[in-house]
Amino acid sequence: MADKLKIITQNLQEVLNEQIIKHVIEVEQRPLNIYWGTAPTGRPHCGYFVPMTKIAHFLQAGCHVKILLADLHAFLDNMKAPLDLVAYRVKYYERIIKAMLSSIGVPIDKLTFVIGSNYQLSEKYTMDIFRMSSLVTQNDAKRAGADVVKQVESPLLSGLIYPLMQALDEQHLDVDAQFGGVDQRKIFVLAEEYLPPLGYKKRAHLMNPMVPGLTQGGKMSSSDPNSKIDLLDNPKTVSKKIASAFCAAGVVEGNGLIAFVEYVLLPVSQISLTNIGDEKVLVEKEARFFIDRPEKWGGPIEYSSIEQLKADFASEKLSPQDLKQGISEALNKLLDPIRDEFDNDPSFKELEAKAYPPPVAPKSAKKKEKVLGSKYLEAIEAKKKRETEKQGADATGDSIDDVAAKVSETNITE
Ligand SMILES: N[C@@H](Cc1ccc(O)cc1)C(=O)O
Repeated sequence: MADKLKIITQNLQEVLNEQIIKHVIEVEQRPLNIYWGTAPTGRPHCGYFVPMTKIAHFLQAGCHVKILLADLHAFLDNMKAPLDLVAYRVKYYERIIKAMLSSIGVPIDKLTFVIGSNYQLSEKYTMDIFRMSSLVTQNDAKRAGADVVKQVESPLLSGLIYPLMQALDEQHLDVDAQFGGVDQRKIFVLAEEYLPPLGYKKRAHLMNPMVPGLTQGGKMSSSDPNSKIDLLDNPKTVSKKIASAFCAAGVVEGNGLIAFVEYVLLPVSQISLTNIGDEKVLVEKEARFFIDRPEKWGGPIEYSSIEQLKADFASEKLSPQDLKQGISEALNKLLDPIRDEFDNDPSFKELEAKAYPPPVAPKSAKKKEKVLGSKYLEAIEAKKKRETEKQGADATGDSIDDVAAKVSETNITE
């Protein structure tokens, strides 16, 4: 039993109200009900493997797990997903999350996917938003969302409703605990404070650390394509991004690549599905991260713990190049089945195209300039320069409109 708690909290940065979990496991002796919510905004990237490994742990500990596809939240957060696209994004997220889970060996029949708007528009839920909005000050709602809702110059009211609804989700999804990144902490604390005065139970909160991105000091962000790896990036792009990732020899602190091994590759390598009687259950096997290192740098090496790897990296026994090599190979193995599924299923591709249509650049140059600003003009200049350099030899490059589309994309997405 203590085991279950250990598995549930393994690799987490922080747990609030652990006693609630203990009570369910030890006293009530029933499966813990837990949920993880995700707002279907930008394309899910490799950082999503971090919560996936935790979901594997929860299932391994016999929990009942719900995944909330928080469509209304995706809209409420500064329209990161416009209403006409959000339904497709929900479907895309569900597909790709399922593909990720299968790739790491987690059975999806033990999971429930819930779409936010399916219950968040009910009378009861709506009334709860109103009731809660009469308890929470503007200031507290604003602060609760500070690390989650995009911070803009003239904050919209929708960003204040967002944290209230996330708190209410715990009640309306009927769970004992909510799981999320430590960036959700302020919303979790808001939930703990305001559910009881509404007549609802306080929930436990489980938080995984924020795994740094591939660029120096950055976190994985949808707006910087080099900071993260898309789940559908091809093997070459994956290797290229990893090869150019920031990774100073001997420096373990803040190293996004080491964090990726710690929070994704090692835990994923431990997931194992076995038959006990008629039932398939998740068990843990020994962790393993293999680097096919060239003989001249010491030959192939295998790590079974992150401490071992960190020690070798700190003492420069393991070089950034070799680490990168090992990560590229392991990650590409994880992505292979996802890419395969995508490539071989036209409906998956169609869904992706509908969920993330290319942005349309405005027609007239004047409008382009107005909408896209100086970035557009700079891009045009750069494009012209490249063209003159190439002296028109290669006509397959981006057209001016492609450039405009790309620039407008960087402006539109987070
Ligand atoms: N806030 C979460 C999404 C979420 C939305 C609603 C919830 O109930 C839970 C989680 C995120 O940043 O992605």
